[in-house]
Amino acid sequence: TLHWGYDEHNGPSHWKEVFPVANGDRQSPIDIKTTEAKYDPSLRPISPNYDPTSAKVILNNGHSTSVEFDDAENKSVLIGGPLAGTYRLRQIHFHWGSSDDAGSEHAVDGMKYAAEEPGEMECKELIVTSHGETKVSSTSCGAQEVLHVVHWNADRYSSFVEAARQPDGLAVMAVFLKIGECNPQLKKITDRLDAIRAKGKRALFTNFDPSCLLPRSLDYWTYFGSLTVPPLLESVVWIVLREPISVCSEQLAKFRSLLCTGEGEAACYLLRNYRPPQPLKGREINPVVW
Ligand SMILES: CC[C@H](CNC(=O)c1ccc(S(N)(=O)=O)cc1)c1ccc2[nH]ccc2c1
Ligand SMILES: [Zn+2]
Repeated sequence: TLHWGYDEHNGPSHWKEVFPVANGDRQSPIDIKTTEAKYDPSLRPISPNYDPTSAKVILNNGHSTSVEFDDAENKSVLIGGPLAGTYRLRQIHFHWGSSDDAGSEHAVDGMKYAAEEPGEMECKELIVTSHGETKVSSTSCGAQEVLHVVHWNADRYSSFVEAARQPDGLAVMAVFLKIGECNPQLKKITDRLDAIRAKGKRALFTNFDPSCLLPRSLDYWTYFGSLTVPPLLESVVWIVLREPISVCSEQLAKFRSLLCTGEGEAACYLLRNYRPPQPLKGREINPVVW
């Protein structure tokens, strides 16, 4: 049977052969067309509240690297925004592309990339704030990578795997990473990758608060979608932050040095692990700006 991955023979275009929901009505990621997003005054700020002692381990699962958190109680949670209730932090992970100019999963207005050199992009936009003023702000166009912060609805369900099967079970916050200055907070993660190069490897990773990877502004777009990797379950409330954080080329290169094969197997590098944007199928996207 197909073991899914990101190569020509087992990549995103093949996933529907094993996971028919790949052609479902609320698949992710999507291309966020900012002019079509509909402002919803009932949406509030999101409020991440993480305890650094929840961090447990960093691992390479063969299709990404993730930091796993202790989700046995409400120690690190996300509330507010579009969420009804308390969503518990489960893990964070990354997606990247094989070159510096591709790799983010969600796109914003087609995310026109720079030419080869992802230099400074003119990515300014006029936004109308909730109190009616207009201001210029930098956007995430030209993002090359993304961080996903994964939470599950602990008010209504008793485990992550159960929540992952429910339409309001998961909440994932997406943060764009844009090529620029090296990111000292991200260094804590990229410096550990050489200890988990092979698939299946894991290493202790404690005393880490993922808020240190969030941008200054928590302005976001939100919509109903799915996991972006198999089993592609349609159980995610997506919260896509507008402001990117920075990552430098050398840090991005460390992600690409991870292996999608286990120790002792012929090495294959995890050069890319992003799914392209999927059809919106009539879904509404709500921007939330302060
Ligand atoms: C239910 C699926 C889950 C494995 N997958 C994930 O946790 C996951 C989480 C977030 C995203 S993304 N890119 O959309 O943010 C993609 C996948 C999963 C699957 C089977 C399992 N058996 C025991 C635990 C367990 C967990
Ligand atoms: Zn992801």
